[in-house]
Amino acid sequence: MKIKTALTIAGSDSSGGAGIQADLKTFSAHGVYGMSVITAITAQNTQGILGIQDVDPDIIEKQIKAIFDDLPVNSVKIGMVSQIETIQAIYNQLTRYQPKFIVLDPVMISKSGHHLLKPKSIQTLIKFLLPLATIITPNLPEAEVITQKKIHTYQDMEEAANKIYTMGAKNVFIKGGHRKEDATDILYDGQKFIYFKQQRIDTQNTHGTGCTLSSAIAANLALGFPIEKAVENAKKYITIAINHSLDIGKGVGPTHHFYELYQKSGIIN
Ligand SMILES: Nc1ncnc2c1ncn2[C@@H]1O[C@H](COP(=O)(O)OP(=O)(O)O)[C@@H](O)[C@H]1O
Ligand SMILES: Cc1ncc(COP(=O)(O)O)c(N)n1
Repeated sequence: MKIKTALTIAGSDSSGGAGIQADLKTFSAHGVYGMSVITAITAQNTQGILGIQDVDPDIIEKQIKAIFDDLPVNSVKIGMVSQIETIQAIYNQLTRYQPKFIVLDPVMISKSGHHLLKPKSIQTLIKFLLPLATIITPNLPEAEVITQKKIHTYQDMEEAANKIYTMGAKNVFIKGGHRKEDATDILYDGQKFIYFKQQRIDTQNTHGTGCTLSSAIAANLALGFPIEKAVENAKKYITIAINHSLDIGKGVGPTHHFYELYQKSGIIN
């Protein structure tokens, strides 16, 4: 069988729980060959972020060019994009190479409360990257920022999904990880709302869950699954990863990417 490939365009998390590191672990667990474009380097651990160094936009463009000019790219995932110039660099190159699938995780604020997207960059992300997305995966606070409306109920989640769809994303997946009642997510494809029901798992170790989920969707799209099935598989993957999350570090620990777990679960062959 021919190897499938996926590219993550995201920030580096030195503690390995989120960002580029989580994405590459997720791709590997799916048997997908992973590649990366680093947008920013964070000095980060399970307790918080000590500092952020943005990568020069010119080298961001060159990383994308280096990959697309040489290697096949079956899907792209975009995570932390930090600043306006970074977004423009990504937009310039992705509109040039036009990958088939783009999963956009509109990362804004880390679980530890730090801005990973400068507030003044939000409108640029909405204007340039959102319309390129095959699927966008906001959590509840991100969906509230994008729609400028508070979200409490499933009905609110559906309305937010509908509004973000009209802004240009082809599919919208509103994540319910920040709900108190459950961890149910909703997918909207422009026609129907599909609920991915899930009880909350009682753990504080959810560092990088959004990164892992979006890269699992990208891996499944690269493997050839249609969008609904790709999301269903990814939701199963993140639920297992949280169920086996790791109690390491002094703060919010990371999830676990253990190939054999997913093989046993039947999500991955
Ligand atoms: N405690 C939990 N139990 C079960 N699933 C969870 C839990 N926390 C998050 N999830 C799931 O993890 C995925 C990532 O969601 P979320 O944590 O909202 O993203 P983000 O990391 O972007 O804030 C979603 O599918 C969400 O439902
Ligand atoms: C480099 C990077 N990218 C994304 C996240 C978001 O992950 P989380 O919301 O789980 O903190 C992060 N903490 N660091």
